[in-house]
Amino acid sequence: MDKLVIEGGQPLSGTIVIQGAKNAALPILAASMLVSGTVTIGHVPKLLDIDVMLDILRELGCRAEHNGQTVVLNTVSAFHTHIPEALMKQMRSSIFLMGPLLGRFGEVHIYQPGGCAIGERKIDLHLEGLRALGAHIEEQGNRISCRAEKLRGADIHLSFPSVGATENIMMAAVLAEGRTMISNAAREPEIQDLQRFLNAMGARIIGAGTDTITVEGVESLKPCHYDVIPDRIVAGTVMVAAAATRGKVNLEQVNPAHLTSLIHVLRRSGVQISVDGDIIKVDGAARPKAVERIVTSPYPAFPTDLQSQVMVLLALSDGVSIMKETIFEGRFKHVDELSRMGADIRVDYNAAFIRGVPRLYGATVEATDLRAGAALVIAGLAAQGRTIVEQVHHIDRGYDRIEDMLSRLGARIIRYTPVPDNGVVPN
Ligand SMILES: CC(=O)N[C@H]1[C@@H](OP(=O)(O)OP(=O)(O)OC[C@H]2O[C@@H](n3ccc(=O)[nH]c3=O)[C@H](O)[C@@H]2O)O[C@H](CO)[C@@H](O)[C@@H]1O
Ligand SMILES: C=C(OP(=O)(O)O)C(=O)O
Repeated sequence: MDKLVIEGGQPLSGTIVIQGAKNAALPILAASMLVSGTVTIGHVPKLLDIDVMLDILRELGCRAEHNGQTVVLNTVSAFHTHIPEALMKQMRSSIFLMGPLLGRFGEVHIYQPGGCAIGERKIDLHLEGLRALGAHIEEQGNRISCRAEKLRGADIHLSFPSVGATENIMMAAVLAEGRTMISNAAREPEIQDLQRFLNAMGARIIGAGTDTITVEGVESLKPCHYDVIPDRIVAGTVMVAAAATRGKVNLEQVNPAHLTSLIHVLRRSGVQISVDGDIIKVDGAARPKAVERIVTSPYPAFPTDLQSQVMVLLALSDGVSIMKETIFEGRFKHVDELSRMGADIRVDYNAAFIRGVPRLYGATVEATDLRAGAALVIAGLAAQGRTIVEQVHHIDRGYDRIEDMLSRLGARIIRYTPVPDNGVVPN
């Protein structure tokens, strides 16, 4: 298992271009299954989750290549509708294949998806939505079979604005007969990106970015070329890392509108942020101030995917902050690890009470999930001494070689890949 070794105490400095968004690229790749032809997707980051998605698409019969940041996907000979359990279990986003396969072939056979252990993560809203469109769904243990002779548009109200359920229903509705209206839809920027991609292929969708999305079913789609939006969570991670190390970083080719809630929190903690077109400048010269109360909630509120990273900044700030997590019940696993580095954090149910300390100290810590791992990397960059972050594969799910990105900003961070017992050094 790879480890990251970080020598802390070096302020980040410089300019960086941010990778494409994992959470946009994954549903877009899955949605490509709706069409027969060659789809080209640009700005796709090299990540473990993307590799898994491409493996699933190949298993379904696609030809898929990922060169540089571009994925070329030929779906012409894809006709399988079964996804093996081993692939389904590798990530949550395997669930995105349901809508497209059902839409194109009228059936899909899958297993419960896997993913980071951050909460229960049910899929009832996905299934309810597909049932409303006319799918017959059988669940046997963790096996799920879905069939529909013909999907028909429907009015679907989500009891919670689930990102994945909104996307799955949109994808299934594209080739359905008639109009689908999704109310209380999730409003995340990645949903707008999916709408743009589907419309570029000939779909007729409006409303993404609001809480009501309308899909007018079409007969067929045509392949297209599409570039994925920048990753707001990676951008946010870098912004927090700059602030926590008291550094100065410019982020280029980002969409500042996608980061409004983070910018607001950072400004409240005294970090200087300036925005100029698609550039964000972060100047974290002074010790941050505590932020009284932050609550994670669906977009446009503060994102759960930046909760752990911001907690590191609060752990180093002057005063007591409260962070409330309302999306995932198991998303405070970084707290124990941060405490090992000297943080003073108490968790009570879904709230963390963070008493800022003047400094953190290097330690050996474990990434328990993707964003918890990113938080520990930030803590290591800001800490005094050496930090070793274990279980880096979690971080590799969402960051395209995080050590290279941070090294470009002056961080002292290297990846250590152990030599396996057979003596072969991995690539
Ligand atoms: C690939 C991707 O885009 N992942 C993001 C997506 O995950 P994901 O799409 O899984 O997140 P959801 O918005 O669906 O989940 C949010 C909450 O709703 C619950 N829920 C969801 C679906 C369902 O059928 N039933 C149900 O109860 C979940 O358990 C969770 O408590 O949005 C999350 C919330 O912003 C982010 O943290 C993830 O990074
Ligand atoms: C929780 C996340 O992703 P996923 O939904 O793919 O597990 C994340 O990106 O932080």
